[in-house]
Amino acid sequence: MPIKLFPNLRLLNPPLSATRFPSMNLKPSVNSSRAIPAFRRIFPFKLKYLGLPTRVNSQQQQQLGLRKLSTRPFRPAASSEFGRRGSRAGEIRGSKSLIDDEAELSDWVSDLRTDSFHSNKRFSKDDDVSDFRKGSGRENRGSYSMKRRRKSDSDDSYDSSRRGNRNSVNSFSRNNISNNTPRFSRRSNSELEAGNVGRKTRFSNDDENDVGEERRRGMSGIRDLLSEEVSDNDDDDDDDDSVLRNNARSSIGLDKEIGGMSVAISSPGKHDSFMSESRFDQCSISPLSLKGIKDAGYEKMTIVQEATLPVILKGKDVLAKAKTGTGKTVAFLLPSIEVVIKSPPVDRDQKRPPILVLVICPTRELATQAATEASTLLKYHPSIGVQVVIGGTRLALEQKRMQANPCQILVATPGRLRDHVENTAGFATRLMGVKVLVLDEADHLLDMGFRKDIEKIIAAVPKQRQTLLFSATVPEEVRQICHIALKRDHEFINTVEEGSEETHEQVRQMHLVAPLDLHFPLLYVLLREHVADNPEYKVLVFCTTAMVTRMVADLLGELKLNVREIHSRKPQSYRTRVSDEFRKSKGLILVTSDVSARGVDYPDVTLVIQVGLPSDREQYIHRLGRTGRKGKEGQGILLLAPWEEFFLSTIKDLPILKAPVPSVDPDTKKKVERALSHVEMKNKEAAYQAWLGYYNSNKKVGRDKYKLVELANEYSRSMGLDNPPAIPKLVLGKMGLRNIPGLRSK
Ligand SMILES: Nc1ncnc2c1ncn2[C@@H]1O[C@H](COP(=O)(O)OP(=O)(O)OP(=O)(O)O)[C@@H](O)[C@H]1O
Repeated sequence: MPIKLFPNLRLLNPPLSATRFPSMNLKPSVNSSRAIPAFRRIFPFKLKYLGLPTRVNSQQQQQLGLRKLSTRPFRPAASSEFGRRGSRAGEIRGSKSLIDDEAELSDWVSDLRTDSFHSNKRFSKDDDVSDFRKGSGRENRGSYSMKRRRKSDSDDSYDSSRRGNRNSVNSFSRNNISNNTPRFSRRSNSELEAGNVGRKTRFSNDDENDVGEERRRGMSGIRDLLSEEVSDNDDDDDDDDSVLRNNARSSIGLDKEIGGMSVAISSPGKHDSFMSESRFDQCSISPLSLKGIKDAGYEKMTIVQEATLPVILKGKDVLAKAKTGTGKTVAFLLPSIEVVIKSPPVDRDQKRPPILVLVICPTRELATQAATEASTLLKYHPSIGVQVVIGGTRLALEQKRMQANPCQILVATPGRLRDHVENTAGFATRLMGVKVLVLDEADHLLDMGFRKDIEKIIAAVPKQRQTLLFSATVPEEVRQICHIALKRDHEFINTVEEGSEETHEQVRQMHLVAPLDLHFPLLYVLLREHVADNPEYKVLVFCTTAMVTRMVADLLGELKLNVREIHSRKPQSYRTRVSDEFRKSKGLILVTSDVSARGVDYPDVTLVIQVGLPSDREQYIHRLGRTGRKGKEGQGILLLAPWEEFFLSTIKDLPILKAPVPSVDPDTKKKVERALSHVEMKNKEAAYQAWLGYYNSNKKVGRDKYKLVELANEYSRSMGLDNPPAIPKLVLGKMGLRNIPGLRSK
């Protein structure tokens, strides 16, 4: 563990030892009645969240229903009470009705996504199960499970076909730079695919008030769109640019030309902050854009903006890597807007006005977020329109809207974009105007789950264009295939310092390895103590699949924690509402699948807990990146079972420390058991099936089917079930788990 790179980390978060905490039992225990607060064991020093009080006065405590805060070196873990449920608890429970049995089964079956499910019929990657249930015209294109198989936002999507295809990465011609590039850690379990990602929606009233009339219309358009769910080239060589470019070159060492491609290598220790000293007006950006930037509250450029803007403004293709939460969206939007400004104005009567900038994001939330950011930046450019097309909404409505308000900037999810290319009259012609193509979360979009769609989209836009690829993670596989989108002479701008981790220094990371039967009690104890210690807590709990997410949210709700849930099985309007609420809230726990893993810009997240195996190293980094944004502090805990410990080798270069397993007192354990008994049986059954499907698709865990079934049954017991739930024979067959002892079929 490269602790030496983090002198401050030692100071802030010294490794715990038995000497330091004499009463600490390093082994899991459920017997201690005088437990050291579990969270305090893991993070012995309290976090100072920028802008947030570390303590509240007694009046505030009373208002918040919290007992007096203290440093609490010793405190019975079961003693705290939580008065936060209130009326909101009802909302948690109410969400259950949005799921039906058919959806659960489909979720399970769709997890398998074997080739035998293939259909000649085309389905949008963005289709939501809810589309199917509402019975819009599009639903008749195929079977339920087929449809689900291709949805982009499917959390429970660890399919064998994708895993198989993953190996075909090598079939792309290799880029001659691959041996000379800065260090990239490889995924060890590359067979896994992150099914889903998510991103912020930024629709506060404040946002709306901020924008001009035209923008306001644009914003409400985006907002309206989200409620319309089905079921629910310029060569300017500006002096300033040159100076800036040189600044960026010298500050991050943009000085290597390898294989026709520039590689930015950072000089260690220079840029710990995400902000640079450069101002936006040092770039050749139009005065009206600068006004919009100012109104957005951005004064100086972030490091990634400083490094990429001058290069992009010169018309170069760029592959950019920058840590999470450091302003990549503005980095690609701003120069794209400049391209639109410099293009000939669109004739209002033009039948098929060209789309000049096309931004592709892997999820609906991300697309919406990027479109909203574009609207903000376009405040003083009323003639430039931005629109978003995403799954989960009616295609026909999008078609109408695009016709009524032709835009020059289009933000889209891949599947829905393909739908428009194939089904919207004149859309393909409009795409022939594209001058800038942006792939946000590029590594994910170029991954096997999206590759076919992306290749089709690339074929639909002109060859003569500028292409921008952005992500916080750029694994080696992506470096090898990025030429399918980028010109040979593109620049790779890596703002992650050489020798530094891809995660933020100010985010303290711990991993905790405990038997499965302790996971729920431990999760509860960790949350309870974090909540008690942080009046303005804001926690994300990542779970492996949508159905597991739902079950965990149910459990935490039963335990009277203030929770919300978000995952792909929820209708888009619900996802938007919950995402928006969490963005604005303090004192809330969001239990989530990977729909929230990437890009979602929730401010001031105090803690990220990942329960169970993340799909890969990148997903771990992106999930963790929901905290510690914009230079703020944060904490991350990865909770694994002993047989999941192998994952740690894939993140061993990250500053993640081993935490001792805290004690769970018998009362707390009983309380959790009682709460589990109140969780609906069908939700536990669905979680069991989804859990089995997720780990079955993991080569390391799922290879030994006998062992896998043992582990699944251990998981079933951890939910308080005496017998593992029966699984449909068809489903077992699809999973290759027929006749495995220990499984019950029906
Ligand atoms: N120049 C700037 N000054 C201050 N804040 C900024 C600036 N540019 C962007 N931001 C803010 O920084 C936050 C993070 O930006 P953004 O979501 O684009 O990060 P990101 O790098 O794309 O993160 P992720 O990798 O998680 O997608 C946003 O709230 C954004 O408004």
